[in-house]
Amino acid sequence: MSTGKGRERHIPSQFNQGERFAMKEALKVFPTIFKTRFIQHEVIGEYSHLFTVQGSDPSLQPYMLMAHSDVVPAPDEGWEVPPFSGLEHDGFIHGRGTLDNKNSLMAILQALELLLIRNYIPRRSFFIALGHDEEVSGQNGAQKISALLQARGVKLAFIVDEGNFILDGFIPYLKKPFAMIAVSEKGGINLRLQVNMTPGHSSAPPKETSIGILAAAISRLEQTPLPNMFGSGPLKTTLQELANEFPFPANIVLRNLWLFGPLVSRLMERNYITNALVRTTMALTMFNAGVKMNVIPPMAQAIINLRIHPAQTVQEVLELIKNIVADDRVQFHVLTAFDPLPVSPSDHQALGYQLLRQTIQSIFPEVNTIAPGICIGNTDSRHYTNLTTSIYRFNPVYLHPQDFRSIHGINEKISVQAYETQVKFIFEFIQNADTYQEPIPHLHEL
Ligand SMILES: CCCCCCCC/C=C\CCCCCCCC(=O)N[C@@H](CCSC)C(=O)O
Ligand SMILES: [Zn+2]
Ligand SMILES: [Zn+2]
Repeated sequence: MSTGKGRERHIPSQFNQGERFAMKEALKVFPTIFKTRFIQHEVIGEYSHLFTVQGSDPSLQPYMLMAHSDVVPAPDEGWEVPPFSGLEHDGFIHGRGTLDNKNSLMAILQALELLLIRNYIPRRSFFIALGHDEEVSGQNGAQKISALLQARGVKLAFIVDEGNFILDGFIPYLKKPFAMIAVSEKGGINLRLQVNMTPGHSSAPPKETSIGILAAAISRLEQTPLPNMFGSGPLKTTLQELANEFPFPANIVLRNLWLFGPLVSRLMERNYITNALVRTTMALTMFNAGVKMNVIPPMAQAIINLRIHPAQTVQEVLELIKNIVADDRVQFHVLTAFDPLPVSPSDHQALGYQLLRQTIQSIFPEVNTIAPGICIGNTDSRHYTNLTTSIYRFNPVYLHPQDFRSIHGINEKISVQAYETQVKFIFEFIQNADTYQEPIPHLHEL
C-alpha cells in the first residue's frame, strides 16, 4: 500500500541525546503542541482532553489516537518502589500507569511534539482523545467526546487505542514475539449478588447466614466455568496466522483446527490468560458482609466482574449465572453491562489495520507475525462505535506474562527503551497515515 511516498520528505525518527533525555523527563507540558495554529485543544468532562490536528488535505478522512490518564489504585504493599513515585532505575520507569496507559498518553503527545519541532504538517487530520475515567467506564470522558464529535458530524477512518501488545512468552513452544492487533473486545458485566436476612444474636444462629448462603453460591460459580466457546470469534484467525511460527507438529495442528480444535481449546483453558480467550470469565472482585462479631449479618454482597466471549451476549450469560447459583435467596443486580464489540476489518483494504501492520514491520522488523485478535480487557474505544467500524486496540510495546500480571497488579513498569520505541512508532505512524489511500466502508457481520 502507498506509504505517503508522495509527501515532500519523510522525517526520520532519529532523536538526539537531548531529545531522548527530554522525552524521558518530559512530565512538563508540550509547548509546541499548544502553540501550533492548526491544533485545537479542548477539555471535555472537566478532565478529558481532545486535540484536533487539522491536516492540509481536508478530503482525507480523519482518524483518532486514544489513551487515558487515569489509573487503578495501587497500595504500596509489594511494590519495589512506591507506585506513584515515577522512579527510574535499572533502565525502567516504575509506577502505576506505566503500561496502562500513561505510557501511551505521553508517547502520543511526545511524538506529535517532536514532529512539530521538525515543522511537520499532517496531510490527514486526526484527533487525540485522552480520557480521564477509562477505568471506571469512560462515561464522563470518552463517551462525552464521542457525543461531541458525533454532534459535529465527524466520521473517523479508524481508531487506535490501548488493548493489545507485542506478545512474548504467552504460548508454550512459541519462542518468537508476535503482534496481536485486537479487532474486537469482550463484553462486560458488573453483577452484584446479594443475600438479605433478619439480623439477630449470634448466640443462637440460624442453620445458614447470609454470608454462608452467598459464599456457597459464589463457590458454585467458581467451580463451574462457563462453556468453552473455542471456534467462534477472531481467535481461530489468530492461531492460524501464528501456525507458521510453531515447530512441527504444532504448526500442523494449528493449520487444521477443524480437526484439532477440541485439543487446542483444552490446552488453552489450562492457562489463566489464554483461558480468557476461549470463554466468558467470572472474577469475584468484592465481598462485603457483617456489621459486628456477635450479630447475625443482615446482608451479604458480592461483586462479580464478567468478561463476555464474542459468541455470547449479556442476557445469555446472566441466564447461565442464575442457573449455576440456583438459589432464590440470592438476588441479582446488574450494575453495568455491554455486549461484545463488533469485529473491525483486518483485510488488505482495512486502512487502519494496514497502517499498524506497516508501522510494526518498520519499527519491529524482528516481529514476523502480526495477527488480528480480541482484547480480553475493555477500552474507552467501545464508546466510539458511532464514529467508525474500524477500531484497533494495540500499543507498540512488548508484553511478557509477568508484565501482564503487573497491569492492575504490582510493580508495573516500562523500560526507557520501550517507551522511546513507543514514541518512535507513533512518530512514524502519524506520517504513514498521511497516505492518500482511503478506507473502504466496512459493514459489520450481523
Ligand atoms: C493466543 C495469544 C495469547 C494472547 C494472550 C493475551 C494477553 C493479554 C494482553 C493484553 C490484555 C491487557 C488488557 C489491557 C487493556 C485493558 C485496559 C483496562 O484495564 N480497561 C478496564 C476498563 C474498565 S471499564 C469497563 C478493564 O477493566 O478492562
Ligand atoms: Zn487502560
Ligand atoms: Zn486498566
